[in-house]
Amino acid sequence: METKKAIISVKDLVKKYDDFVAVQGLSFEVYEHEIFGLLGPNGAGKTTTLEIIETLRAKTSGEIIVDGFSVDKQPQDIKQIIGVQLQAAGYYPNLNLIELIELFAGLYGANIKPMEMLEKVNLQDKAKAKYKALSGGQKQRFSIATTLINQPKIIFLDEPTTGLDPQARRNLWDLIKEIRDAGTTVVITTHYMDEAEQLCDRVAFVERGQIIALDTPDNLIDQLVNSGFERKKEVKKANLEDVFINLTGQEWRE
Ligand SMILES: Nc1ncnc2c1ncn2[C@@H]1O[C@H](COP(=O)(O)OP(=O)(O)OP(=O)(O)O)[C@@H](O)[C@H]1O
Repeated sequence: METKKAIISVKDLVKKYDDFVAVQGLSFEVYEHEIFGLLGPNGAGKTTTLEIIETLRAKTSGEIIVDGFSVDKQPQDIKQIIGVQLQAAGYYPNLNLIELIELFAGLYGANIKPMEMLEKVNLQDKAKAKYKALSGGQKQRFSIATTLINQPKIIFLDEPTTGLDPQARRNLWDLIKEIRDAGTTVVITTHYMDEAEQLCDRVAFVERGQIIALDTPDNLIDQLVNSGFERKKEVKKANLEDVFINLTGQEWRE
């Protein structure tokens, strides 16, 4: 990666829920134009951390700067330059995709062409469909399109490929890489390590509210191998997912 300018800077972030310390002094930076992954077990504090950066949740202490704006002093400025995936429940059931995009654009005061947004995520053929009529992969692509409506500098995706089949996941990886290549910084959480390895430029492992490792996937794997780690079983040249893709093809399905 050539440019290493931090677009998000988190310093000593602490979040307590009553006596329970969910985030225990996290510090990290996200660089401009990278896909940054927050990984870790259930309950590690990933969503809490993301929601504090997104200005949706109050922190207990620490300092967060997003593109030069402070979460304490300039949350409205941060909201203008980020895109956050909404939960499905937020979509009006009787509107079609074009109408939903128009609605969100109106809320943001964004001047965009709805069809162009749908083309970005390969949903132009579904412009007149209702959200509930979409497949799982299409729903995820639509919700990613909604994060792009205000032409944000950073988008946040919380487990975007959970529940998708292998083709739909790979298609979504391509889409997320395209979004990064077009200049948007992407912050993602995932429980799939193959996804993090394929997709993320850098990853941070969070465990009990603390960062226990942060680097490129390649460096983290090399460090483990250099420490003498070896897989117990000899790895085959393909896995069952390769068989799936080989049998069913790579094209868009839904
Ligand atoms: N509103 C809340 N009140 C009390 N405790 C909470 C609240 N929200 C989260 N927690 C607790 O904080 C901890 C971190 O939760 P968080 O959702 O941030 O984890 P996560 O890493 O995103 O997990 P997952 O991978 O399951 O999404 C958990 O122990 C959770 O139970």
